[in-house]
Amino acid sequence: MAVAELTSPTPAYTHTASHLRSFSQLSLSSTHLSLPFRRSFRPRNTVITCSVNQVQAPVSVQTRQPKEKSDCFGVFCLTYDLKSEQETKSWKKLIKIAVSGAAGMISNHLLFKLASGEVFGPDQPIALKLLGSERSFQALEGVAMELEDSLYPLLREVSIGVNPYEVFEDVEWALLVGAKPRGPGMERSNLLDINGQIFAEQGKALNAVASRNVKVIVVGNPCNTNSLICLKNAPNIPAKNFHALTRLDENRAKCQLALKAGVFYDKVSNMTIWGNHSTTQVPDFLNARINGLPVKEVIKDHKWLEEEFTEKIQKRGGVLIQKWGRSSAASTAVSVVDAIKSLVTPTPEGDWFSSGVYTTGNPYGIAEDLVFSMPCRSKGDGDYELVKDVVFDDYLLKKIRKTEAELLAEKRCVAHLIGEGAGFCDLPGDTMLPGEM
Ligand SMILES: NC(=O)C1=CN([C@@H]2O[C@H](COP(=O)(O)OP(=O)(O)OC[C@H]3O[C@@H](n4cnc5c(N)ncnc54)[C@H](OP(=O)(O)O)[C@@H]3O)[C@@H](O)[C@H]2O)C=CC1
Ligand SMILES: O=C([O-])CC(=O)C(=O)O
Repeated sequence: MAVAELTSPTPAYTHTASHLRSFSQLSLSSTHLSLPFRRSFRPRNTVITCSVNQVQAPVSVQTRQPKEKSDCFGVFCLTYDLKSEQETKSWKKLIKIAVSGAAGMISNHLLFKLASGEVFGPDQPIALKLLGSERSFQALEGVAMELEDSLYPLLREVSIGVNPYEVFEDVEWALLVGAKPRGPGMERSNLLDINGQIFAEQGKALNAVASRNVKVIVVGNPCNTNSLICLKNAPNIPAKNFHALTRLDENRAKCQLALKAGVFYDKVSNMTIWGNHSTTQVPDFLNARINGLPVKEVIKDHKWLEEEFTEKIQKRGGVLIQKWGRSSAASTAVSVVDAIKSLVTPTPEGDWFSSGVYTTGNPYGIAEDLVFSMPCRSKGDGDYELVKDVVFDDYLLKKIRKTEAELLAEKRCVAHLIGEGAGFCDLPGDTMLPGEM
């Protein structure tokens, strides 16, 4: 993990180019950094005197040897004994959260929400472990500096790094946001391959060093197949723990139904997004409810539901890109927060939420061994169950088959990354991310 050299007189966040280059060359490999390298980068007997403007630790602060606090950024190298202070002694045990693509647009919102306490609660101290790349390392330092300057009481550790084997060590949550965006003229099969390799590598790293019960939320597109690749490369972590983010689609669907019905969006419940986070996704108005009533009883214009509404949700991301010039970042971060909160708080009675989860054992007849958005309920323990009491009609089934076919085709494309032989891409012509239109 890249840590500032604390005995150096230079500020904690100035890495020399050569430091960075040699660090990245080593740490971008798929193996752990060797111990000698760790030692040379951060001598074990170094006394921590956080060098950011030579800040002095307050009296109640205990500084520790780097063995315990080996990866830290700036002010977060100071170690506090939370149990020694009245205000913090009832706090829960610190949890470690990794965020990849941490210097990107979504993370720029997400990290600050995590640090504020709005996600895990006001008594849950957190450690943020930020994963970037050589390309983004300076920006990552900038992000860490902004986190320092925000003085969040619950944010107790921040570290930055470019090696997933270091960043993912002991993490209980991995929010995998970083992915290469599809560029002009790039084939989707190429995108699947490039991003797939990132997620295969990160799956291996999670498998090697993360908490055995780590919860993984894949945001980087194409998120369903990236999530499948990740879980296949992490056989020691339950497949059930991997999610692909479709909560943004759920939120978009609730908003449009509320708008059409003339109600506030908190009146819309039981909203399922089925399938792929792509333009084949299926926003399910058959099972959704408005004010507790089936949507079709409230919105009588069924042609609008089947045509306009469905397409609007499928293409919302693309329309937004046309307006903004970039893909949704703030609302995506909000939806990641919603997705986590849905797993750590009990689902309200009778309601459910959508998440892209592993299909093996699903009660709906959807092909096994995919990551497919489906309706889930949680007891608030980080786990979830699939909802059984949903109904289907011909329209819904036909749409589900289409998004299922697309995911099966994506899976064939990445066979080489999930241990299933050579990849072969025969993607349907209209296969698109929400952002592509
Ligand atoms: N599931 C969903 O609902 C949504 C998903 N998304 C997806 O989330 C992802 C992140 O979006 P956003 O934060 O706006 O994107 P940004 O472009 O702002 O950030 C993406 C980050 O991905 C990282 N990255 C990893 N590999 C590469 C690569 N090969 N080339 C370039 N960058 C790479 C970069 O960080 P680094 O160099 O540090 O690795 C970069 O900071 C995208 O894949 C986007 O499509 C967006 C909206 C909704
Ligand atoms: O295609 C993208 O990057 C944007 C995206 O996923 C969305 O807005 O839903």
